[in-house]
Amino acid sequence: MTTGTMTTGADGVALEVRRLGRRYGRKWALRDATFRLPAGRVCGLVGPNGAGKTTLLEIAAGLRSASTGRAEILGHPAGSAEARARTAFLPQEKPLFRRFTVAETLRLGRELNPGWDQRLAEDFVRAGGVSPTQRVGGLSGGQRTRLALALALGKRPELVLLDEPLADLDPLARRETVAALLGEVAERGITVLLSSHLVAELDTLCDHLLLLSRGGLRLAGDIDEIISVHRMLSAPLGGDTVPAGLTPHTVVETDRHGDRITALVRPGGPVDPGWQSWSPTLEELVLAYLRQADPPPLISPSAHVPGLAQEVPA
Ligand SMILES: Nc1ncnc2c1ncn2[C@@H]1O[C@H](COP(=O)(O)OP(=O)(O)OP(=O)(O)O)[C@@H](O)[C@H]1O
Repeated sequence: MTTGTMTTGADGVALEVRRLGRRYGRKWALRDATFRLPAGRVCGLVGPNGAGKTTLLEIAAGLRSASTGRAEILGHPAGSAEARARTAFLPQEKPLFRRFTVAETLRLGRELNPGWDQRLAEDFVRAGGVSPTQRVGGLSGGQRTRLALALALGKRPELVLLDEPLADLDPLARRETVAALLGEVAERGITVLLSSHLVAELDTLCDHLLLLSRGGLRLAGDIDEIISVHRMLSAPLGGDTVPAGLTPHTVVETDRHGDRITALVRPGGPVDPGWQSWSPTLEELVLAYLRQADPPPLISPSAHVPGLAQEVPA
């Protein structure tokens, strides 16, 4: 998603975090995260329950302070008036008043946001078959999501942060809502960061990925870039614990099935001709990283912050 006409940060970076960490008591919810999200991307934020996704989104939205490091939205500190004005955040529990009608909800959006686009918000709900006179309490889950997204988009943000926006939608409603959202996003050049557990649907939605695990950043970058540096390898299993054919590579996961071993690797040299080799799907790759307690981190060039080592804490 690189089209669009929106202004962006001086160097085209929507979100940059450096050494960002957040601790609750003695427990780190997010640790030493350093990455860039280029403007115009639709970025999936994935990780197991408790990985730190909501914490990251809330810090970016300016709703939570960081314990270490910093986050910048389009060159402005997260939480500053400039950053808030350019960001819309939709939390997991959609903040809608059940007694309000759809029209009253949009009126509130208009009153709270100086740059409000009433036409955009109205068109977005109407296209979802939602009438302005309906009460929020009587809307289906899908219709409520559409109204909440209309509130977010009506603000005319440059960065939209969505915390599991699609979780309560059936597959059909999900597809329609996603198509509507992506249409607006592409037309306006908006950057989106959305957390999701729907790994199988990531590649229809996103062109960029962040993967968190136990508070640490494990993958960051454009999806094409990430896929291109991984291979699936498979060979008959010899006697060795780690077959010699794998030793030049960074091994993310191995899986033994009968007399074969299959591995997801980041090649560190030529692949042994005795091994079958193919490109992983995004779903295979993400699931392999999620299954590991401590997968080897990868920050691809598109997500790299110049001048900072991109380590992940042990
Ligand atoms: N207000 C809080 N007080 C104490 N601990 C918290 C608080 N908020 C989050 N945590 C802890 O921080 C860690 C990260 O939580 P977070 O909600 O960011 O994860 P998540 O990846 O969004 O999880 P999920 O997929 O379940 O929504 C968890 O261990 C969680 O229990």
